Amino acid sequence: MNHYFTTDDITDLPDWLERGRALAQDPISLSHLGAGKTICLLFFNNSLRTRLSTQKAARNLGLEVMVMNVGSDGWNLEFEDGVRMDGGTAEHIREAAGVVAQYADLIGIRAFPGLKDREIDLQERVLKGFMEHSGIPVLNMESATAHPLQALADALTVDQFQIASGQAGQAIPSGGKVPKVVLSWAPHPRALPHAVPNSFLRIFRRMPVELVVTHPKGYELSSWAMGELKPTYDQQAALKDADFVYVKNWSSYSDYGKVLTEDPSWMMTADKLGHARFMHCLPVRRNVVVEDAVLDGSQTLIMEQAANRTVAASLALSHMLR
Ligand SMILES: NCCC[C@H](NC(=O)CCC(=O)O)C(=O)O
Ligand SMILES: NC(=O)OP(=O)(O)O
Repeated sequence: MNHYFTTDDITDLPDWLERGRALAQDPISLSHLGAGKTICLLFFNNSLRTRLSTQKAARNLGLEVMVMNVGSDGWNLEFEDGVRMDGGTAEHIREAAGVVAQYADLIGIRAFPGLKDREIDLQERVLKGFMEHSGIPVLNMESATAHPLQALADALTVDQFQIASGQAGQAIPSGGKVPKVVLSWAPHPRALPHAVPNSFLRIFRRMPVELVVTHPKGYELSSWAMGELKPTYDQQAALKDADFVYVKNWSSYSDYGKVLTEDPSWMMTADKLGHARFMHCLPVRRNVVVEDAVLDGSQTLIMEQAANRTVAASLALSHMLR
Protein backbone atom coordinates (compact mmCIF):
# COMPACT_ATOMS: atom_id res chain seq x y z
CA MET A 1 0.00 0.00 0.00
CA ASN A 2 1.55 3.33 -1.08
CA HIS A 3 0.74 5.88 1.61
CA TYR A 4 2.36 9.33 1.67
CA PHE A 5 2.68 9.79 5.43
CA THR A 6 6.16 11.29 5.79
CA THR A 7 8.89 12.33 3.37
CA ASP A 8 10.54 9.00 4.27
CA ASP A 9 8.00 7.48 1.84
CA ILE A 10 10.13 9.05 -0.93
CA THR A 11 12.75 6.39 -1.63
CA ASP A 12 14.47 8.15 -4.55
CA LEU A 13 14.39 11.91 -3.85
CA PRO A 14 16.44 13.00 -6.93
CA ASP A 15 13.97 11.06 -9.10
CA TRP A 16 10.98 12.79 -7.44
CA LEU A 17 12.61 16.21 -7.92
CA GLU A 18 13.28 15.43 -11.57
CA ARG A 19 9.70 14.28 -12.15
CA GLY A 20 8.54 17.42 -10.29
CA ARG A 21 10.40 19.60 -12.76
CA ALA A 22 8.65 17.82 -15.64
CA LEU A 23 5.22 18.09 -13.95
CA ALA A 24 5.73 21.81 -13.34
CA GLN A 25 6.19 22.23 -17.11
CA ASP A 26 3.29 19.92 -18.09
CA PRO A 27 0.85 19.58 -15.15
CA ILE A 28 -1.71 17.43 -17.01
CA SER A 29 0.75 14.92 -18.47
CA LEU A 30 -0.47 12.23 -16.02
CA SER A 31 -4.20 12.89 -16.42
CA HIS A 32 -4.83 9.19 -17.23
CA LEU A 33 -3.50 7.96 -13.85
CA GLY A 34 -6.55 8.82 -11.75
CA ALA A 35 -9.26 8.33 -14.38
CA GLY A 36 -12.32 6.62 -12.92
CA LYS A 37 -11.03 7.00 -9.35
CA THR A 38 -12.06 9.23 -6.44
CA ILE A 39 -10.14 10.90 -3.62
CA CYS A 40 -11.84 12.03 -0.40
CA LEU A 41 -10.11 14.92 1.43
CA LEU A 42 -10.95 15.10 5.14
CA PHE A 43 -10.14 18.26 7.09
CA PHE A 44 -10.10 18.23 10.89
CA ASN A 45 -8.45 21.71 10.76
CA ASN A 46 -8.35 24.90 8.70
CA SER A 47 -6.52 25.12 5.39
CA LEU A 48 -6.16 27.34 2.34
CA ARG A 49 -3.14 26.06 0.36
CA THR A 50 -3.37 22.36 1.12
CA ARG A 51 -7.05 22.21 0.38
CA LEU A 52 -6.84 24.03 -2.96
CA SER A 53 -3.51 22.67 -4.24
CA THR A 54 -4.42 19.06 -3.43
CA GLN A 55 -7.76 19.42 -5.22
CA LYS A 56 -6.03 21.00 -8.19
CA ALA A 57 -3.38 18.25 -8.32
CA ALA A 58 -6.05 15.55 -8.00
CA ARG A 59 -8.02 17.03 -10.91
CA ASN A 60 -4.84 17.29 -12.99
CA LEU A 61 -4.44 13.53 -12.47
CA GLY A 62 -8.01 12.88 -13.60
CA LEU A 63 -9.34 12.08 -10.10
CA GLU A 64 -12.83 12.96 -8.85
CA VAL A 65 -12.56 14.92 -5.59
CA MET A 66 -14.80 14.95 -2.50
CA VAL A 67 -13.95 17.37 0.34
CA MET A 68 -15.36 17.35 3.86
CA ASN A 69 -14.66 19.53 6.90
CA VAL A 70 -14.90 16.45 9.06
CA GLY A 71 -13.71 18.29 12.19
CA SER A 72 -16.77 20.55 12.21
CA ASP A 73 -19.29 18.51 10.18
CA GLY A 74 -18.51 14.87 10.99
CA TRP A 75 -19.06 12.80 14.12
CA ASN A 76 -16.60 12.91 17.03
CA LEU A 77 -14.30 9.92 16.55
CA GLU A 78 -13.30 7.29 19.09
CA PHE A 79 -9.82 5.78 18.76
CA GLU A 80 -9.64 3.45 21.79
CA ASP A 81 -10.56 -0.18 21.24
CA GLY A 82 -12.82 -2.04 23.63
CA VAL A 83 -14.37 1.04 25.25
CA ARG A 84 -18.02 1.61 26.06
CA MET A 85 -18.84 4.67 23.94
CA ASP A 86 -21.25 6.42 26.28
CA GLY A 87 -19.34 9.73 26.32
CA GLY A 88 -18.53 12.41 23.75
CA THR A 89 -17.50 10.19 20.84
CA ALA A 90 -20.20 8.99 18.45
CA GLU A 91 -18.31 6.93 15.86
CA HIS A 92 -15.29 4.62 16.02
CA ILE A 93 -12.32 5.07 13.68
CA ARG A 94 -12.84 1.44 12.60
CA GLU A 95 -16.25 2.22 11.06
CA ALA A 96 -15.41 5.75 9.90
CA ALA A 97 -12.30 4.64 7.98
CA GLY A 98 -14.01 1.60 6.50
CA VAL A 99 -16.99 3.68 5.37
CA VAL A 100 -14.89 6.35 3.60
CA ALA A 101 -13.20 3.52 1.67
CA GLN A 102 -16.65 2.52 0.30
CA TYR A 103 -16.80 5.85 -1.54
CA ALA A 104 -13.18 6.64 -2.36
CA ASP A 105 -10.02 5.01 -3.71
CA LEU A 106 -7.66 7.39 -1.87
CA ILE A 107 -7.99 9.43 1.34
CA GLY A 108 -6.27 12.71 2.26
CA ILE A 109 -6.33 13.80 5.91
CA ARG A 110 -5.41 16.94 7.84
CA ALA A 111 -5.32 16.43 11.62
CA PHE A 112 -3.24 18.77 13.78
CA PRO A 113 -1.88 17.80 17.22
CA GLY A 114 -3.66 18.80 20.43
CA LEU A 115 -0.28 20.03 21.79
CA LYS A 116 -1.40 19.02 25.30
CA ASP A 117 -0.15 15.41 25.59
CA ARG A 118 3.03 14.59 23.66
CA GLU A 119 2.58 10.82 23.84
CA ILE A 120 -0.93 11.05 22.37
CA ASP A 121 0.23 13.37 19.57
CA LEU A 122 3.18 11.09 18.72
CA GLN A 123 0.73 8.19 18.28
CA GLU A 124 -0.76 9.94 15.20
CA ARG A 125 -4.08 8.29 15.99
CA VAL A 126 -6.06 9.89 13.17
CA LEU A 127 -3.64 9.26 10.28
CA LYS A 128 -2.60 5.84 11.54
CA GLY A 129 -6.21 4.91 12.30
CA PHE A 130 -7.22 5.64 8.71
CA MET A 131 -4.12 3.84 7.38
CA GLU A 132 -4.92 0.78 9.48
CA HIS A 133 -8.69 0.58 9.03
CA SER A 134 -9.49 2.00 5.57
CA GLY A 135 -7.45 -0.44 3.47
CA ILE A 136 -6.74 2.30 0.88
CA PRO A 137 -3.77 4.69 0.41
CA VAL A 138 -3.68 7.69 2.77
CA LEU A 139 -2.20 11.13 2.01
CA ASN A 140 -0.89 13.20 4.94
CA MET A 141 -2.16 16.78 4.46
CA GLU A 142 -0.42 17.82 7.78
CA SER A 143 -0.66 15.59 10.79
CA ALA A 144 0.52 15.91 14.38
CA THR A 145 4.18 15.34 13.50
CA ALA A 146 4.63 15.78 9.75
CA HIS A 147 3.71 17.98 6.78
CA PRO A 148 5.34 16.07 3.92
CA LEU A 149 3.51 17.94 1.12
CA GLN A 150 4.93 21.25 2.36
CA ALA A 151 8.44 19.83 2.76
CA LEU A 152 8.40 18.37 -0.75
CA ALA A 153 7.23 21.73 -2.15
CA ASP A 154 10.07 23.42 -0.24
CA ALA A 155 12.65 20.97 -1.63
CA LEU A 156 11.26 21.54 -5.16
CA THR A 157 11.56 25.30 -4.62
CA VAL A 158 15.21 25.22 -3.51
CA ASP A 159 15.97 22.80 -6.35
CA GLN A 160 14.25 25.14 -8.83
CA PHE A 161 16.24 28.18 -7.69
CA GLN A 162 19.50 26.31 -7.92
CA ILE A 163 18.56 25.39 -11.49
CA ALA A 164 18.11 29.10 -12.10
CA SER A 165 21.74 29.52 -11.02
CA GLY A 166 22.87 26.98 -13.58
CA GLN A 167 23.02 23.50 -12.02
CA ALA A 168 19.89 21.67 -13.10
CA GLY A 169 18.69 19.28 -10.46
CA GLN A 170 21.87 19.32 -8.43
CA ALA A 171 20.91 22.02 -5.93
CA ILE A 172 24.59 22.95 -6.19
CA PRO A 173 25.56 26.41 -7.46
CA SER A 174 28.22 26.76 -10.14
CA GLY A 175 31.05 27.50 -7.71
CA GLY A 176 30.74 23.94 -6.43
CA LYS A 177 29.75 25.18 -2.95
CA VAL A 178 26.46 23.71 -1.78
CA PRO A 179 23.80 26.29 -0.81
CA LYS A 180 23.47 27.19 2.86
CA VAL A 181 19.88 26.68 4.03
CA VAL A 182 18.94 28.08 7.46
CA LEU A 183 15.81 27.15 9.42
CA SER A 184 15.19 30.08 11.75
CA TRP A 185 12.60 30.03 14.54
CA ALA A 186 10.35 33.12 14.77
CA PRO A 187 8.08 34.50 17.50
CA HIS A 188 4.31 33.86 17.40
CA PRO A 189 1.49 34.55 19.87
CA ARG A 190 0.03 31.01 19.67
CA ALA A 191 1.43 27.53 20.29
CA LEU A 192 2.10 26.01 16.85
CA PRO A 193 2.88 22.39 15.88
CA HIS A 194 6.23 20.80 14.98
CA ALA A 195 5.01 19.23 11.73
CA VAL A 196 6.47 21.83 9.36
CA PRO A 197 9.98 22.05 10.89
CA ASN A 198 10.07 18.25 11.37
CA SER A 199 9.32 17.50 7.72
CA PHE A 200 11.50 20.38 6.49
CA LEU A 201 14.48 18.89 8.34
CA ARG A 202 13.68 15.29 7.36
CA ILE A 203 13.78 16.18 3.65
CA PHE A 204 16.57 18.80 3.68
CA ARG A 205 18.88 16.40 5.54
CA ARG A 206 18.74 14.39 2.29
CA MET A 207 19.41 17.39 -0.01
CA PRO A 208 22.88 18.48 -1.12
CA VAL A 209 22.86 21.60 1.10
CA GLU A 210 24.56 22.94 4.22
CA LEU A 211 21.73 22.84 6.76
CA VAL A 212 21.67 25.07 9.86
CA VAL A 213 18.95 25.34 12.53
CA THR A 214 18.65 28.31 14.88
CA HIS A 215 16.19 28.93 17.72
CA PRO A 216 16.10 30.16 21.33
CA LYS A 217 16.96 27.71 24.12
CA GLY A 218 14.01 25.49 25.01
CA TYR A 219 12.85 25.09 21.39
CA GLU A 220 14.99 22.03 20.57
CA LEU A 221 13.23 19.74 18.10
CA SER A 222 13.01 15.95 18.39
CA SER A 223 15.96 13.71 17.49
CA TRP A 224 13.74 12.30 14.69
CA ALA A 225 13.80 15.77 13.08
CA MET A 226 17.36 16.77 13.95
CA GLY A 227 19.36 13.57 13.47
CA GLU A 228 23.02 14.55 13.83
CA LEU A 229 22.28 18.30 13.52
CA LYS A 230 23.00 20.55 16.50
CA PRO A 231 21.10 23.84 16.84
CA THR A 232 22.82 27.21 17.12
CA TYR A 233 21.27 29.63 19.60
CA ASP A 234 22.91 32.67 17.93
CA GLN A 235 20.61 33.69 15.06
CA GLN A 236 23.06 36.22 13.62
CA ALA A 237 25.86 33.66 13.41
CA ALA A 238 23.48 31.10 11.87
CA LEU A 239 22.35 33.53 9.15
CA LYS A 240 25.87 34.45 8.02
CA ASP A 241 26.28 33.82 4.25
CA ALA A 242 22.89 32.05 4.03
CA ASP A 243 21.46 31.36 0.55
CA PHE A 244 17.95 30.34 1.71
CA VAL A 245 16.35 31.34 5.02
CA TYR A 246 13.27 29.34 6.04
CA VAL A 247 11.38 31.04 8.85
CA LYS A 248 8.87 29.21 11.06
CA ASN A 249 7.49 29.32 14.57
CA TRP A 250 6.98 26.19 16.62
CA SER A 251 6.14 25.62 20.26
CA SER A 252 8.46 23.92 22.74
CA TYR A 253 8.91 20.18 22.27
CA SER A 254 10.54 19.48 25.66
CA ASP A 255 8.10 21.70 27.62
CA TYR A 256 5.48 20.30 25.30
CA GLY A 257 3.22 22.72 23.45
CA LYS A 258 4.29 25.77 25.50
CA VAL A 259 5.14 29.25 24.21
CA LEU A 260 8.35 29.99 26.18
CA THR A 261 9.11 33.36 24.62
CA GLU A 262 7.71 35.82 22.07
CA ASP A 263 11.04 37.68 21.90
CA PRO A 264 10.53 40.07 18.94
CA SER A 265 14.28 40.21 18.28
CA TRP A 266 13.88 36.81 16.52
CA MET A 267 11.54 38.30 13.86
CA MET A 268 13.04 38.10 10.33
CA THR A 269 13.97 41.46 8.83
CA ALA A 270 15.38 42.55 5.47
CA ASP A 271 18.53 43.57 7.30
CA LYS A 272 19.06 40.09 8.79
CA LEU A 273 18.16 38.34 5.55
CA GLY A 274 21.06 39.94 3.67
CA HIS A 275 21.25 38.46 0.16
CA ALA A 276 19.41 35.23 1.01
CA ARG A 277 16.09 34.08 -0.42
CA PHE A 278 13.22 34.08 2.08
CA MET A 279 10.92 31.08 2.54
CA HIS A 280 7.81 30.44 4.67
CA CYS A 281 5.08 27.80 4.36
CA LEU A 282 2.26 30.35 5.05
CA PRO A 283 -0.04 31.47 6.59
CA VAL A 284 2.28 34.08 8.09
CA ARG A 285 1.66 36.84 10.62
CA ARG A 286 3.14 40.03 9.21
CA ASN A 287 5.45 42.04 11.45
CA VAL A 288 5.44 39.31 14.10
CA VAL A 289 7.15 36.44 12.25
CA VAL A 290 8.63 38.56 9.44
CA GLU A 291 8.54 42.23 8.53
CA ASP A 292 6.61 43.57 5.54
CA ALA A 293 9.79 44.58 3.71
CA VAL A 294 10.79 40.90 3.37
CA LEU A 295 7.38 39.60 2.26
CA ASP A 296 6.97 42.46 -0.21
CA GLY A 297 10.59 42.45 -1.38
CA SER A 298 12.25 40.74 -4.34
CA GLN A 299 13.96 37.91 -2.39
CA THR A 300 10.81 36.18 -1.23
CA LEU A 301 9.93 32.73 -2.61
CA ILE A 302 6.58 32.35 -0.85
CA MET A 303 4.52 32.33 -4.06
CA GLU A 304 6.89 29.85 -5.72
CA GLN A 305 6.52 27.60 -2.66
CA ALA A 306 2.74 27.89 -2.87
CA ALA A 307 2.85 27.06 -6.60
CA ASN A 308 5.03 24.03 -5.89
CA ARG A 309 2.41 22.70 -3.48
CA THR A 310 0.42 21.56 -6.54
CA VAL A 311 3.50 19.83 -7.98
CA ALA A 312 4.22 18.17 -4.62
CA ALA A 313 0.64 16.93 -4.32
CA SER A 314 0.76 15.61 -7.90
CA LEU A 315 3.95 13.66 -7.11
CA ALA A 316 2.50 12.24 -3.88
CA LEU A 317 -0.83 11.29 -5.50
CA SER A 318 0.85 9.69 -8.50
CA HIS A 319 3.00 7.65 -6.07
CA MET A 320 -0.21 6.53 -4.29
CA LEU A 321 -2.00 5.70 -7.55
CA ARG A 322 0.90 3.53 -8.73
N1 LIG B 1 -0.05 24.40 7.20
C1 LIG B 1 0.90 25.35 7.46
C2 LIG B 1 0.96 25.81 8.87
C3 LIG B 1 -0.19 25.42 9.75
C4 LIG B 1 0.01 25.75 11.19
N2 LIG B 1 -0.05 27.20 11.35
C5 LIG B 1 -0.98 27.80 12.08
O1 LIG B 1 -1.83 27.15 12.64
C6 LIG B 1 -0.94 29.33 12.13
C7 LIG B 1 -2.20 29.86 12.74
C8 LIG B 1 -2.09 31.29 13.24
O2 LIG B 1 -1.22 32.05 12.84
O3 LIG B 1 -2.92 31.61 14.10
C9 LIG B 1 1.36 25.22 11.64
O4 LIG B 1 2.21 25.98 12.09
O5 LIG B 1 1.57 23.98 11.57
N1 LIG C 1 1.16 25.79 4.12
C1 LIG C 1 -0.04 25.20 4.33
O1 LIG C 1 -0.14 23.99 4.57
O2 LIG C 1 -1.11 26.04 4.26
P1 LIG C 1 -2.63 25.72 4.70
O3 LIG C 1 -2.54 25.44 6.20
O4 LIG C 1 -3.38 26.93 4.36
O5 LIG C 1 -3.08 24.51 3.98
